[in-house]
Amino acid sequence: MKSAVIGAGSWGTAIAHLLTDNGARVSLWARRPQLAEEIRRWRENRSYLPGVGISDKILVTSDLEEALYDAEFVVMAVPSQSMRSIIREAGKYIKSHCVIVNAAKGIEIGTLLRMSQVMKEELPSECRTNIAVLSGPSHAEEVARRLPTAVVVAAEKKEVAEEVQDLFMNSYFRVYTNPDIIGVEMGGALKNIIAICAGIAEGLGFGDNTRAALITRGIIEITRLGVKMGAHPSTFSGLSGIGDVIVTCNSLFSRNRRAGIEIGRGKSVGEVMASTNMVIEGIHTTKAAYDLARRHGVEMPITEQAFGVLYEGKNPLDAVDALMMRKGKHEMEEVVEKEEKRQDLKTW
Ligand SMILES: NC(=O)C1=CN([C@@H]2O[C@H](COP(=O)(O)OP(=O)(O)OC[C@H]3O[C@@H](n4cnc5c(N)ncnc54)[C@H](O)[C@@H]3O)[C@@H](O)[C@H]2O)C=CC1
Ligand SMILES: O=C(CO)COP(=O)(O)O
Repeated sequence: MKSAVIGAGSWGTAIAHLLTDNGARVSLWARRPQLAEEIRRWRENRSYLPGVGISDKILVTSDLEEALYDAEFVVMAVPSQSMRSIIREAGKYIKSHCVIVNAAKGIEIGTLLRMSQVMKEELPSECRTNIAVLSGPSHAEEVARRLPTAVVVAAEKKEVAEEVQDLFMNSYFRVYTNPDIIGVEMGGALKNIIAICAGIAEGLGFGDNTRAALITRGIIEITRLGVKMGAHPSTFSGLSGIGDVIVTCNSLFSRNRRAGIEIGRGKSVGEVMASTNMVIEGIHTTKAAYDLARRHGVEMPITEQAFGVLYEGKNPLDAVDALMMRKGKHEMEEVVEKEEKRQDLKTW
């Protein structure tokens, strides 16, 4: 069974490595011929995943048709804002019975669509029910070093989710299934905003209390938007919700957290973006989520302040003040409003 991994950044490379461990025949597509050539020459992706040997069983190519030839599974691991153009092109070579997995974490700016929605729009109609979403706390650098990791896969059809579960599962990569595509995808995308904010807080010299506050209140506003868009609230207590918020706000590998640290220390967003060849998804997602929150009339104070800092030149310290000095609230406001009849929640 052949799997094609589209995108040779850190995540695509780590996934190709994992699937090869699982005995699959794997191809890895890099957009730039020069990157494909470098990986083939060194059997290592020095630009995006240094220090990890790439098996010579993996076909590394910049030719989409060659990468997708004969593939039964296609894994999309490209930056979210490039998803549409790449899946449109890839769709020409994807067979109708193929399972197509989104591994990217973002929301398309402008259309405000989730990645699986973008894929649905661009793929031929016969492929559209075979789309799955893989998400959860999974830094490429750790997966490629075979460190125990747990993630979640969502799909419209249970069989599709289970096929992907079987494809990816092994002794160091545990995969759960979940029917809630919206929740799994929204959790994976929105956590990057909170990670940038946790980084900013760190760059400003704040401590663990601040990070814990951002993680906890962050998951609440993520849940608020996700539920409004049709997600199940419990998904946000899972791997693609709180799990991914925790890892991204704490890990040294997180590009979003690192970008936030630099911004907190005084660098501009432009400087931070120019200083890396890697994608900082949360910067784009902040804009998309800000627009989505306004469209749906959902209160997202952290995202709103992140938007101010990233897009309107707001001083991060003023953003912190704005968050801290909001009117006092009940911690479980929504729950209380929704479940007014439940006496156990109303203690006074
Ligand atoms: N790195 C990680 O640990 C994880 C990443 N992801 C997600 O996977 C997706 C891909 O991220 P990474 O592999 O980390 O990327 P990366 O930051 O390691 O590398 C970026 C990749 O995108 C390519 N690229 C840059 N501009 C492009 C464009 N305009 N069109 C097409 N390709 C372009 C680069 O050549 C490179 O291959 C993102 O949505 C990310 O959030 C998800 C889970 C884990
Ligand atoms: O999604 C990720 C880990 O689960 C990767 O996060 P970063 O893009 O911040 O590195």
